[in-house]
Amino acid sequence: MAFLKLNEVSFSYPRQDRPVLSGIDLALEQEGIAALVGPNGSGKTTLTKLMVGILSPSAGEVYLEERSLRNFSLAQIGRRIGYIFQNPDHQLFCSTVAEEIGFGLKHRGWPLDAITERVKFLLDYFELTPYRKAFPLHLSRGEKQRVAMAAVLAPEPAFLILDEPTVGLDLYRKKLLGDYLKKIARLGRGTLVVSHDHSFVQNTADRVVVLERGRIQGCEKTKGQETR
Ligand SMILES: Nc1ncnc2c1ncn2[C@@H]1O[C@H](COP(=O)(O)OP(=O)(O)OP(=O)(O)O)[C@@H](O)[C@H]1O
Repeated sequence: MAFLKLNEVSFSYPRQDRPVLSGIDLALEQEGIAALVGPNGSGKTTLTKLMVGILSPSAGEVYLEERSLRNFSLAQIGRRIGYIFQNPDHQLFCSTVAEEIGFGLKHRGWPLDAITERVKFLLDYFELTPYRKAFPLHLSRGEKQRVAMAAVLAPEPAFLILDEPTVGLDLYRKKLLGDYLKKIARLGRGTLVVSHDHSFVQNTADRVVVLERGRIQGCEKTKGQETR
C-alpha cells in the first residue's frame, strides 16, 4: 500500500492560464528516501503543498493511506506528515530553541520527562545545545534550519517532506542530516526530499523523481541505494 498516492493530479494557481502541474501520477511508500528534483519553477514546492493539503488539486486526487486527502483536516495530516518549509522562518514561532523543539510533543500530550529527554537528544544530535535558550529567529540560516528540522522530527511523524533541507548547512551538517534520514528510514519512516543538491540526493535518496515543466519525467535509482 502506498502511503501517499497522487492520481492524475493537476494544479493551477488562480488567474494563471497554464497549469503548474499536469497529470501527476506518483506513489510514495512509507519507507525509504525519495528525492524530488527539477529546474526552478518546475512545480516541486507546489507538489509538496498538495501532498500536505496546503493546496488542493484542480483535478485528480491525492490519497493518504488510501483515503482521499479531502477527508482529513490539516491537523490530522500534520500528525502523519512532518513538513519542513523551504524557509525555516515560516515555521519558527517559539521564544526559545528548546521550546520550539518540544512544542509538537507538548501539543500531542507527551509527559514532561519524555519531552525533556527527547528535546535533549535532538539538541545534542543537531549540535544546538549551546543555543537551547536562544530566540530561534536570531540564529543563522543553517542553525534555524537545524532547529526546524529537530522540531519536525521530534514527534517522529510517519512520513517527512523536506523542501531544500540542505540550504545553509555546511558539508559536515549535511552528512549528519543524511545519516539521520537514513537512520529513520531504517525504522520504517518514509521521506521525500526536494533538493537541488545533487551530491546530497545521490548520497541520501533511494529513488529520484524528476519533475520538469509540471510533469514527471521519470524516476531513477541512485548510487546511495547500492551502497546502503
Ligand atoms: N502562490 C503562487 N501564485 C501564483 N503562482 C505561483 C505561486 N507559487 C508558485 N507559483 C508559480 O508556480 C510555478 C512553480 O513554482 P514552485 O515554487 O512550485 O516551483 P519549484 O520547482 O519549487 O521552484 P524552485 O526550484 O525555484 O523552488 C512557478 O512558475 C511559480 O512562479
